[in-house]
Amino acid sequence: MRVLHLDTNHPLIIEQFKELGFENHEDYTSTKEEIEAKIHEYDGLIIRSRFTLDQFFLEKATNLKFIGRLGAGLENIDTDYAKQKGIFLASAPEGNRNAVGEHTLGMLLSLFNKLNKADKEVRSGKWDREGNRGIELDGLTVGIIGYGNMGKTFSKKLRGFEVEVLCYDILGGVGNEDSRQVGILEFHQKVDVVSLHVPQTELTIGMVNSEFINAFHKPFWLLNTARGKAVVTKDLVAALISGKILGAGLDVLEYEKKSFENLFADDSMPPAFKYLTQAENVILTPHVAGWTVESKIKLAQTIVDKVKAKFC
Ligand SMILES: NC(=O)C1=CN([C@@H]2O[C@H](COP(=O)(O)OP(=O)(O)OC[C@H]3O[C@@H](n4cnc5c(N)ncnc54)[C@H](O)[C@@H]3O)[C@@H](O)[C@H]2O)C=CC1
Ligand SMILES: O=C(O)C(=O)COP(=O)(O)O
Repeated sequence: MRVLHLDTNHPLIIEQFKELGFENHEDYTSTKEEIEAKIHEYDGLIIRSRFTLDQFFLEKATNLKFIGRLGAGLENIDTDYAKQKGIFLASAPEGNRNAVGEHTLGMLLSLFNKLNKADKEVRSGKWDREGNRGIELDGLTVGIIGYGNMGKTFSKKLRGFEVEVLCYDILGGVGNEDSRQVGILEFHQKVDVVSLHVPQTELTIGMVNSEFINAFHKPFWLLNTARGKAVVTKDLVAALISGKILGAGLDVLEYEKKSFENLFADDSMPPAFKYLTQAENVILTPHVAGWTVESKIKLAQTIVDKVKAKFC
């Protein structure tokens, strides 16, 4: 097998592929067009999220037998077309679900205890105890939307807390010992904290808009470690201003990577986005929920194991 690695990764994947007799080729800099011109030479492809593997790209991958996606989200791959072409697709949610579960819990506890605000203040010489009085999770209802790998792992992390955990998933039949599945009406009625764990699809892009937000009976806290496009930033900000959303923990944003840096470089930052960067009841992280020292190893090992089980 000739394997092309398109995103940097833990070296174990290269070492273990070598032991399996695979030939590894690394290319972390070529443009998509340059990769398209040579993709027919490879049997396997290892990628994180550098490129979109659309139908046009996959048509050129005439010898491709597998794609290893070092992560969970598959919106950057035309999975239907890959399947149609008989390409084995290995993703690795097993590798970063624990990281996402812990990060989501971390964001929630940081928001409730104002850790980001208090930390900034103490460092600047301000000692304000009253302004940093926290609130407790005890007795609240946490609602999870999308109860797959990530949603389930987050609910498991809530085991030590006196909270009711509800889940809502379009699949249905997904509740377990950590969470009770409910219909959307009960979800809207009861939850105090909403955590998003849905994939990016046509149905979930823009899912958290004004209509969605206003359907909740109580003001609530929002956590998003799924995808930035699930939330309409300006509607979130309107709700933060009105108090319908009490605070937000966002690991993913509508604007990420290059466009994110550009927003700071010139004066064109949309007002809603600027608001998020300044609000004290908002915590922002740069898409690192699934990005730990341990997940880097586990993602790579998951892909090796899946490819090995299929082909060796
Ligand atoms: N911030 C980060 O670093 C990371 C983010 N993620 C994101 O988390 C997403 C979820 O990952 P997994 O849990 O592995 O996926 P999964 O496929 O195991 O679970 C997603 C669940 O969402 C449900 N769902 C889909 N559309 C829905 C809708 N409109 N309403 C309600 N439920 C819906 C599905 O039925 C499924 O049960 C990934 O697609 C990725 O976008 C994943 C890993 C790391
Ligand atoms: O595993 C995932 O879906 C992730 O979000 C991890 O980040 P990435 O998409 O690989 O940049």
